Amino acid sequence: MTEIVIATKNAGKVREFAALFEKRGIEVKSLLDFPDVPDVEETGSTFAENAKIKAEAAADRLRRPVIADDSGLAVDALGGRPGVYSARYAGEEKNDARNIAKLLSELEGVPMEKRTARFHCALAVAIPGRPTAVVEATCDGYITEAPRGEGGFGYDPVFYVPERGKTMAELAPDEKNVISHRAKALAKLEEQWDDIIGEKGGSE
Ligand SMILES: O=c1[nH]c(=O)c2ncn([C@@H]3O[C@H](COP(=O)(O)OP(=O)(O)OP(=O)(O)O)[C@@H](O)[C@H]3O)c2[nH]1
Ligand SMILES: [Mg+2]
Repeated sequence: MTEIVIATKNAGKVREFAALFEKRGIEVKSLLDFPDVPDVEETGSTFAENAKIKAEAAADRLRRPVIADDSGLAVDALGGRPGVYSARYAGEEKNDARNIAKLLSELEGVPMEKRTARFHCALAVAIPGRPTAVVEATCDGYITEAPRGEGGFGYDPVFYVPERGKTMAELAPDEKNVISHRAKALAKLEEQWDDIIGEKGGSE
C-alpha cells in the first residue's frame, strides 16, 4: 500500500498521521482532499462506535479502505467528561481555546493530585466488503492549571505528561508521536495489519 485515507477533517490529526505514516512510506490523504464526502453525525456513546461510524461512512462513499480516528480526553474529577464530546465540549463550533477555558474553569480548586486524566484514541479500519476492525489506546497525564506550549492541538497545552515533565504542547512533534494515544493505537493497528487487510486489502 502506498496511500491511505484518514476519514477526518481535523488538521491536527492529519498532521500527526502524515508524520506517523511517513515513517512507514505511506502517504496520507484526508477528507480535506475529498470535500464531497459529507460530514457524518457522531452518534455513538463510545470512541470505538464513533470511529466505526466515521470509517464506514467514508469507505462506503469512496469505495476504498479508510481509517477513522475518534479520540478525546477523559478527566477523572469530572467523571470521565468531556469524553466523546471533547471536540464540542464548549459548543458545536469546536473551538480549542474555549474548550480549554471551560475545562480549567470546571477544575478550579481541584488540587493537582486529583487532576488525573487520559487521552483515548480509537482507530477503525473500514474496508468495503469486510468487517470493520477497531483498536484503542490511551495516554495518561494530569490537567495543568494554565496552558503551556505551542505544539499539538486540542487540549495539548493543558495535558501534562509526568514522564516528560512537560505538557503535550511543549513536546516536539516527534516526541508526542512516540507516546501519544494516537501513536500507540497505530502501533497496535500495525501489529494486526496483515490480519485486517488480508491478501487483497489496501489500495495501490
Ligand atoms: O490535546 C489533544 N491532543 C490530542 O492528541 C487529541 N486527540 C483528540 N483530542 C481532542 O478530542 C477531540 C477529538 O474529537 P473527534 O475525534 O470527534 O475529532 P474531530 O471532530 O476534531 O475531527 P473528526 O476526525 O471527527 O473529523 C479533538 O477535537 C480534541 O479536542 C485531542 N486533544
Ligand atoms: Mg468529530
